[in-house]
Amino acid sequence: MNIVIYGTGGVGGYFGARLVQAGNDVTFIARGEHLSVIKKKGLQLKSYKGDFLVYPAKATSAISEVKNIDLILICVKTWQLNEAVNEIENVLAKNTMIISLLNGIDNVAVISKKIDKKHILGGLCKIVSKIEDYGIVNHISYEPTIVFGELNNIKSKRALQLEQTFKRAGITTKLTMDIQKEIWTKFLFISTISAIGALTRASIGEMICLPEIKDLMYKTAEEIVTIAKAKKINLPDDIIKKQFKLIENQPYNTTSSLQRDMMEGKPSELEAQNGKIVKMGNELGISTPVNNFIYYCLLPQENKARVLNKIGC
Ligand SMILES: NC(=O)C1=CN([C@@H]2O[C@H](COP(=O)(O)OP(=O)(O)OC[C@H]3O[C@@H](n4cnc5c(N)ncnc54)[C@H](OP(=O)(O)O)[C@@H]3O)[C@@H](O)[C@H]2O)C=CC1
Ligand SMILES: CC(C)(CO)C(=O)C(=O)O
Repeated sequence: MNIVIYGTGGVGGYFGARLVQAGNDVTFIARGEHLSVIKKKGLQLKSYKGDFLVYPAKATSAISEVKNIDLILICVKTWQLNEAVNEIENVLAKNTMIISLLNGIDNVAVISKKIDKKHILGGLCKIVSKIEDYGIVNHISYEPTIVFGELNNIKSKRALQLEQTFKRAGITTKLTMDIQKEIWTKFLFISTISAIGALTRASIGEMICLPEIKDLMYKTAEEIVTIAKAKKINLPDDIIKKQFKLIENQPYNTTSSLQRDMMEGKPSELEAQNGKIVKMGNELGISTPVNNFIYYCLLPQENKARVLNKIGC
């Protein structure tokens, strides 16, 4: 399969390298020094599931150089999605599929502003990974998983073929018949742990051990579920209980990518996670006091990181 990984970071680097390992023709979109090193020395994947060096790696900053693409996996940060879509819209072949693996609930809407929905499938991923150094991606923990599905929830021929492509690459894969539910479930999980993690500067294990913080996380989750219900998202009644079981089962030192970015003084996805909850609460007239508190406490730090890195929202 001819695959483009748009954004060769923690997520794109991992899944892209595994797809190369399985024999797919993969082009990595990257930039700056990271791209130079990948071109010179290849893309080095470190993982407890087995290291792999993609060498030589097909890598470029210009997706326009790639023709006849079967699949584009978008793996940039939420605030980088618009720019990526502007480039992607010019290279689509008749049957090109696009899947976003980003966290957040708005990604399909952002992509479909520019691109016909027939190209788009919904998606998300689960993994803990990051760029360790230029040209090096480190998968730290979590069983790397891709969840995806057609927007109209049918089991299409192309989705079934894609499921096989991911599985052959050793990627735990779920082809779902309710992608909206899956995206919101991941949103609930990530927004319950990430910004509180950034605020407390503590790992999941440290947070969950403190009843007061666990209670704060619970209230965060309840506010999200209230909003999801108002938006008619089909979440099961015991969703919070299930999510807390998942949170409690994470390795003690687990942190989220948003939290790691904030702790390193980098721009983060605060706006697309707890900021989004606050915004939706305001629009729907639903009070979200815990998410408001967390979001506004972190906003000055987020704004500072964006000014320092010259990045808008
Ligand atoms: N890392 C993780 O453990 C997990 C992350 N996620 C989600 O996945 C998404 C990606 O996260 P992650 O992989 O950590 O992010 P990273 O920042 O590690 O990777 C994104 C990469 O894309 C590059 N990029 C962005 N725009 C462009 C562009 N126009 N051209 C070329 N390169 C570009 C970035 O370069 P530059 O740095 O120069 O901007 C960066 O190298 C996020 O939504 C995140 O929430 C989900 C599950 C787990
Ligand atoms: C919490 C985690 C690691 C789960 O995949 C994640 O989605 C992130 O760090 O952004």
